[in-house]
Amino acid sequence: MTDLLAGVTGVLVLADGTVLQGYGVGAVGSAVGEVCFNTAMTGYQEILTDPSYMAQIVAFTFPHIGNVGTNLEDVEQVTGISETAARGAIFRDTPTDPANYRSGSPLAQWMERRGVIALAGVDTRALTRLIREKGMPHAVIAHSPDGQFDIPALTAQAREWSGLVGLDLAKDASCRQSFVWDEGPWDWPAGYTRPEAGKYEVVVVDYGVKRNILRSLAGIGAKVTVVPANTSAEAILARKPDGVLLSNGPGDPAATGEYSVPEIRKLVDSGTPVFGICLGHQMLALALGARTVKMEQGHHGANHPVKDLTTGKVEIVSMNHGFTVDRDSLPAPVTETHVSLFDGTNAGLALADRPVFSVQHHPEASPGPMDSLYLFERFAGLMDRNRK
Ligand SMILES: NC(=O)CC[C@H](N)C(=O)O
Repeated sequence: MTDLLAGVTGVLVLADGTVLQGYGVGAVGSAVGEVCFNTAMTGYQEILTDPSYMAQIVAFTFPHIGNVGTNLEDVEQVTGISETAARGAIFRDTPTDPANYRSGSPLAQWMERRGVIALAGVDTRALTRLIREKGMPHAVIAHSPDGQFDIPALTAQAREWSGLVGLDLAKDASCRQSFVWDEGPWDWPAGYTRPEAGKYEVVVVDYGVKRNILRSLAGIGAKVTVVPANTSAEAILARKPDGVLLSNGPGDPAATGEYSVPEIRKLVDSGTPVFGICLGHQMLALALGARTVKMEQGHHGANHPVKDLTTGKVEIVSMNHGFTVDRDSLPAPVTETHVSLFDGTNAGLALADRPVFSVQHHPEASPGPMDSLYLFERFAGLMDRNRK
């Protein structure tokens, strides 16, 4: 039996029985998920609304989270349902009152409204070290204002959770109906732009797409049509797109199965330019005959160095993935185009004989540096060449 300290209103209970005690913030209740750490110093609102974090609890290594509050604009998920984003958050410090002209409401209230449970006042360095040494644990995060927690029951819940391996979440994060997107990148001080569309017709296959991917496509002059994850290749090609983007998304790429991989293979064979991002990269790799595997600690942050092997340039990028493409499984004529300089894992691929490429990182940033925005231009270049 774990004795909790006086005043504890939040806990993180790991499957191995470890209990981290602190203050509950945001929504009251409990949620099970995989705990990862994110090293971004800004962009907590974009992170918590990124659908790729579904079934995950994000521990922020940066100690001051919440300082700039929240607003209605910095939301990444398109669907707007909080279950299709991060389940919980862990902070070193309790969020302070916001100080920013864009803030509409404090982080704690925003999380409460969205049903996001958070825990503050814990040693996030120790938790990060634990993840680095033992991998991302299954855990339950719980917030109870009266300090009552059934620790054995929460431990059992964490232990019994089957985890992300084999879990298909992309179909849940996807939109249900196709729609057209016309908002462009953010530009200070006016805000989001409305670029002229029509230079390219791009179909985005939505596995849990981030808004800034759609905005970045609008930014290259594309008319963007977003279609549900289970849309057939035939239906996509019937729209006569100049290019197809395979989006980011949550869960295990290998579990998406029939509705994605065979359809992606058909898109590749059609000769249409294809650009994959994160989950889209992993599923494209599967469609090309490669393998994906679960990582120990994953990559989650806005400061990851990646090398573009085609130019020799190093870019600092936004990363958010817990699965990776096994480079040794890449069959010819697939070439590796990018590599993570943190651990040497694969970060990009291209086909030698088709206008097809993908990256593991997030060129749309949000949050993070803009170093990789050139990849949208590379996609535009493929679409230009393919037309000729
Ligand atoms: N951001 C993403 O698209 C994440 C892809 C996949 N769910 C992973 O964890 O690796």
